Amino acid sequence: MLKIAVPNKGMLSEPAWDLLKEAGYKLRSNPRQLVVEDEENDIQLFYLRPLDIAVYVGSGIIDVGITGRDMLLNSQTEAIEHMALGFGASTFRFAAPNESSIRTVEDLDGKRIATSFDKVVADYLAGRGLNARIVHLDGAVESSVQLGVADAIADVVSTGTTLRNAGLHIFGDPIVTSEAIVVRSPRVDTSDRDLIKFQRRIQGVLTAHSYVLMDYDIPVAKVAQAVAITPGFESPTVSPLHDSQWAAVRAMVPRSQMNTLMDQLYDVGARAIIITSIQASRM
Ligand SMILES: Nc1ncnc2c1ncn2[C@@H]1O[C@H](COP(=O)(O)OP(=O)(O)OP(=O)(O)O)[C@@H](O)[C@H]1O
Ligand SMILES: O=P(O)(O)OC[C@H]1O[C@H](OP(=O)(O)OP(=O)(O)O)[C@H](O)[C@@H]1O
Ligand SMILES: [Mg+2]
Repeated sequence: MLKIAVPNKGMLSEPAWDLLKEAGYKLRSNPRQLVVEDEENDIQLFYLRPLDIAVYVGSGIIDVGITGRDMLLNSQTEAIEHMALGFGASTFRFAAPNESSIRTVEDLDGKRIATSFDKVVADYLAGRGLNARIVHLDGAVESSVQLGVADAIADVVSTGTTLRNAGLHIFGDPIVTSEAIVVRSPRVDTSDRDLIKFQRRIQGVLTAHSYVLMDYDIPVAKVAQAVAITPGFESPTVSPLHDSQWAAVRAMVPRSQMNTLMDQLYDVGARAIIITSIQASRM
């Protein structure tokens, strides 16, 4: 039975729940439930604090979990990044007040930096031979400079709205480029059957979201040209039509490219080009 940890709150929680639901797993029925026994799918689902997930997975108590890459890096645990999930994108960055003299990472030497991710910041500064005092805060880090406990911050940035509202500007390169990831315990081998089954289900959902099914009719003489535009996963389906001069083609294409591909196919001579969303997939 695979033990899976999922965030019980925070920015990653709802997309993570949706992902597991789409993958066919049973979710909790009330917000006070901490564990779900899903016998049909042979898993146990543990609802845990986002920051704690890497701790449980790293110690081998729980097999896999959904967390953020930044949280994994900060955790100082042995949990291993297993697969990226493509949501919860953020960067972890330094910022200082717009009027501050701190404009570069080097300017942080001897200063106070407020953050929730102490380890990530300490490693980054140590790597550059800089000395700064890290002030640990659990959240709302953007308020710390105005309130006087720090000179600069290191925090998660998504749209940048929170920083702007706090009168802070970003400086330096991103410390971490993060997104939601699946972490795996060091005790679970990549060949573990339960892990592979879980991974295939999750990958199936991600593929269903990022690909669409494209159907079109094309003159037989142009099939090779069209198929080169939509090569599909293995190979596209080409079926004969009642009019022997024409064929029908069906292929999976990346959702992000579908409009460009339709333009290209139309130019080659394809007609009746139709896009259908994929409900579920197992690749
Ligand atoms: N605005 C955001 N947009 C996208 N991802 C975000 C955003 N804020 C945080 N994250 C990501 O979500 C993950 C969890 O952070 P979040 O702030 O939601 O947890 P939290 O509720 O503060 O955790 P805890 O209560 O355990 O401290 C992190 O990996 C972070 O990078
Ligand atoms: O760039 P933005 O789109 O404005 O998002 C970034 C903000 O979102 C997160 O805060 P969260 O809501 O998790 O609160 P927290 O500070 O208590 O963690 C993060 O810590 C930033 O404060
Ligand atoms: Mg937060």
